[in-house]
Amino acid sequence: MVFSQPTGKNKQSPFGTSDDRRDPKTTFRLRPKDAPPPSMPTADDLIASSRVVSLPMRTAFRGITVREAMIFAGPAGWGEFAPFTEYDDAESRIWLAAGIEAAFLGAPEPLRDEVDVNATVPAVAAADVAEIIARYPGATTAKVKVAESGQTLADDVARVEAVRDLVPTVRVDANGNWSVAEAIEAIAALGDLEYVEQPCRTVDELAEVRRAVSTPIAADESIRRSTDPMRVAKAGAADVAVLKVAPLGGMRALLATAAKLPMDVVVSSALDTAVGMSAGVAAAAALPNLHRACGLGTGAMFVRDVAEPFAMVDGAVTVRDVAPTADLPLASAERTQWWHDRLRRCHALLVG
Ligand SMILES: O=C(O)CCC(=O)c1ccccc1C(=O)O
Ligand SMILES: [Mg+2]
Repeated sequence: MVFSQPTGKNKQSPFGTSDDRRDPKTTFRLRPKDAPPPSMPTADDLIASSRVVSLPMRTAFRGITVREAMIFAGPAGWGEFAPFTEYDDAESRIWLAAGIEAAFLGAPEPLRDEVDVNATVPAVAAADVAEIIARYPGATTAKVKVAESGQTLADDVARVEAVRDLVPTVRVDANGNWSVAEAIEAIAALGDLEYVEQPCRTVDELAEVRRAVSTPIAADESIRRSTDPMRVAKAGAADVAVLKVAPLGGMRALLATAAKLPMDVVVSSALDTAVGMSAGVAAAAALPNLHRACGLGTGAMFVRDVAEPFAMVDGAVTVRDVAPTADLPLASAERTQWWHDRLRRCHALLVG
């Protein structure tokens, strides 16, 4: 268990033992190095400093047109709690751990101050691709959503070709929507790709597709929504692992998972606000081995963000801490209450 309530004289930090504080991999940027680790905040503490925001999107993404998120402050900065609304409490509590890490512990020591980022292209018509790519100045890699329900392989081919005319390296993300046979057919039709992310739903299907094609396979949901991220490696199911801070339980958890996986990793956002993005960029910046563009440019999809967005310059974003602006686009009272209740339930599961 990662988090526990401090009890009696055996005060245990939710962030590990005092030994961890001497480990260079877990030094903090925002607290003095020899300060004691903070203890687990209560749900009331988190709610007291929190804001629930509702961010309109420029283009629907995964069916989302308005992204809701909760952000809260701690001694190390701001943290985000924004599991997708359909996620249950057991899964969402991991996301809460990540937000608490950001606000109460801060980021791990960076190894670089910039991170190369991909343009993210939703499942739009080919004619609308140029307008999307223009939001990502200097991008040399683009990730294109494919296999969206209600669309055809011809739509995907047209969209990918339109992107390839503008950006040299193209990867696609099917979000598990193809069967093995459909994936093999689509990969043949889509031409040269850096990789195909989550072509099918299960780890076994990914392994089967990987054996059948020469295009590299990336795993996202098979890691993000799995209790055993290592299964992908054991099954030989992927060449690349897509890792996200919130669903893995934080920046340090992401670094630990990356260290164990015998493959390239890409850090990606979960449609994070600038607060969550700050943690994603920090995690990417702290990875000893990073060879591919990360999916951390999605701030460009919001009409408004909670702070100055992580804007792409020359194909990269810069590591920095984030504090929200004063005039936040707040959610309704009813939605705010829904997020408070959700945070309380997830917090109870976390401190168990
Ligand atoms: O990786 C990117 O370019 C952007 C992030 C992204 O695609 C995403 C964002 C929210 C939820 C799921 C996904 C996904 O990778 O499937
Ligand atoms: Mg994905």
